[in-house]
Amino acid sequence: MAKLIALQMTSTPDVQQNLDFVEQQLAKLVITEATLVVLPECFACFGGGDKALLAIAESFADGPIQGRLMQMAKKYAVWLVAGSMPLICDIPDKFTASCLLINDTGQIISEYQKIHLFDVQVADNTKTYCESRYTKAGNTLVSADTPFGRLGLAVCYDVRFPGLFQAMAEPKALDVIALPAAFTQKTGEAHWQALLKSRAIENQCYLVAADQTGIHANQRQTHGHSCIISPWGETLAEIPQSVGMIHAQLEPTILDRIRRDMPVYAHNKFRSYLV
Ligand SMILES: O=C(O)CNC(=O)[C@H](CS)NC(=O)CCC(=O)C(=O)O
Repeated sequence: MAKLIALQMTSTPDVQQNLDFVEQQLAKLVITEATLVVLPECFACFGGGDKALLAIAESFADGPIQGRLMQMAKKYAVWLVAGSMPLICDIPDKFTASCLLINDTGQIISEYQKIHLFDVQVADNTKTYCESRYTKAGNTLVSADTPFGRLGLAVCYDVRFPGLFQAMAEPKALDVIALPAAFTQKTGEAHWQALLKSRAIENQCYLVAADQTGIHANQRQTHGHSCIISPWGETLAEIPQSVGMIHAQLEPTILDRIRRDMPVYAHNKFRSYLV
């Protein structure tokens, strides 16, 4: 047995304050089994604009934010999916939106760099989102074998591209998808739940979506509604607009039963090696 947790927060541009909030939440946990905690996109700094993100960008596995995350993972004995945070890359004025997987002894196991960047017009007060102006897109799929089974990493806008998850599921199906997000209120109310449920149902896996919520320093409004979806598409836990944690149990027997009864992975005629 293992536990899945999503932490919903309203991050500010103040890194210290955000990390203290994460720690305050982790300190509440009573750990009795392998526990995965997913943090939202930009958990460490949000709403201060791209200059603020560039200013706190760190080299991989080096720097105060990653240091604190590694320390917290070890202290509270949890696996962390550290949303996304800016890491320094080879383009001077850009960073990668990196999602780190840290194990319960505080080691960084994997880094996924957000592949699909949000260059989109939205009918909200921000209107034009152009993430690629300051972010370098990744180009590599990342999944890892963990106590939660095969865990796939994706960030926010990535959830709209089902091919990403199908590609990650080769040669072995995913058991859990972790999806840190900072979904806009506008697009979230229209699509969030349907997208999450679709990815969980078609991949027959758990999905843990940790979102930002509320109104941020730049007046941008995020959707909240972090949730944990079962491989059958049920919402096991959800938190509407407040901040805090939600929990659900990962049950391997349910995964096995759903895949045995409806073997879509084996039935799929569009698996990459078949085409
Ligand atoms: O750039 C930052 O400050 C932090 N990054 C984000 O907030 C990113 C890019 S703007 N947000 C999304 O991808 C929202 C996707 C979304 O809302 C959808 O797919 O509908």
